Amino acid sequence: MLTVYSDSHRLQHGQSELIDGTLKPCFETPSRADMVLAAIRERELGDIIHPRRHGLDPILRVHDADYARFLETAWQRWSDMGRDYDALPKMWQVRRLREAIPDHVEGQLCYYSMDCGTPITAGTWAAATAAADTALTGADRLIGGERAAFALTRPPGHHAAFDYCGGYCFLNNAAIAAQALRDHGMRKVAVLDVDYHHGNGTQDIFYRRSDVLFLSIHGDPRTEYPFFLGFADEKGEGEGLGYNFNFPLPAGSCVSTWFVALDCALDQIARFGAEALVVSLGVDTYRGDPISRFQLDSPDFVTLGARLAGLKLPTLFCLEGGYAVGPIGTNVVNVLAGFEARG
Ligand SMILES: NCCCCCC(=O)NO
Ligand SMILES: [Zn+2]
Repeated sequence: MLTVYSDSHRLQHGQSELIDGTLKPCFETPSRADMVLAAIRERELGDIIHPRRHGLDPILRVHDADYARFLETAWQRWSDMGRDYDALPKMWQVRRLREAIPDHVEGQLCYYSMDCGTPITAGTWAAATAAADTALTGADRLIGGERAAFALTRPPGHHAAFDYCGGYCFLNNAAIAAQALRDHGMRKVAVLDVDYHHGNGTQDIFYRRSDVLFLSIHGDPRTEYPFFLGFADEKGEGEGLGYNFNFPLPAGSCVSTWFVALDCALDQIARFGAEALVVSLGVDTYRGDPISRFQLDSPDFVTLGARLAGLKLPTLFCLEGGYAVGPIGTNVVNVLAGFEARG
């Protein structure tokens, strides 16, 4: 399987995030991508190519232009204030506060974000656009007839919505790729999110559409991040009603429960008649993940890959979460190898 990879991911290296009430070193580190790349090479999964630049247009097919401009300019405006440390918001526009877009960068940080764990740094824009190009280059290969590709995307993307960042995500790589597949003639595209956390950003982007089916298996938002989206009764709106499926599972759910949910999701994708599949591949479902609470073990990721291959669809994998850095390479490549072995 082809891998698309850019060393520009290294430009996103936040120092700290506010999690569980304290500032901690970021879990979303460059070493995650290093470990995955090493495993790709060690297991001889296939060729590794650099992404082609695609510019802003494909990004603006799913993201708000003002939000993109904020991401592009935030660091310069923040550092012009004499601040040489990561940019993080200090409050959010919650119920009954004005939904006004502030002029100042500090206020825009609050308006265009959903949490305090997604630091904007000097290299954030470059890293995020390189990740989008990585996903788009993978999509190009599917459009060109390849059966599958792996976009080693960092920073991840599935929490990034039309006009806000969060969960370590700035641009929604999987959504950008799904839209590109649609723009290049694939009539129906499914996005399956198997990360531990609900893909609120991807849901937000496609919620009112029937040409892109979104499905997510994740920790129950009643107790798990992102808390405020990912419930089973969210089925889409308007044209999109019936084209959104959430499978929230209680924290601590066993592996067999997880695979029952997967089979339900795969069945919906087959019923939809998808012509291509984009997988938001988070491996924080791993039993040893430091911030998540499912039980998958490394061999289960081989099974996951094989189940996905059973759909017989052109498939693009986009890396999302996974913070057990030691085994992340094994777990990611197990999915990809399991997919390939199924044929
Ligand atoms: N800082 C709070 C937890 C962010 C979750 C990030 C993630 O793995 N999303 O898939
Ligand atoms: Zn996650």
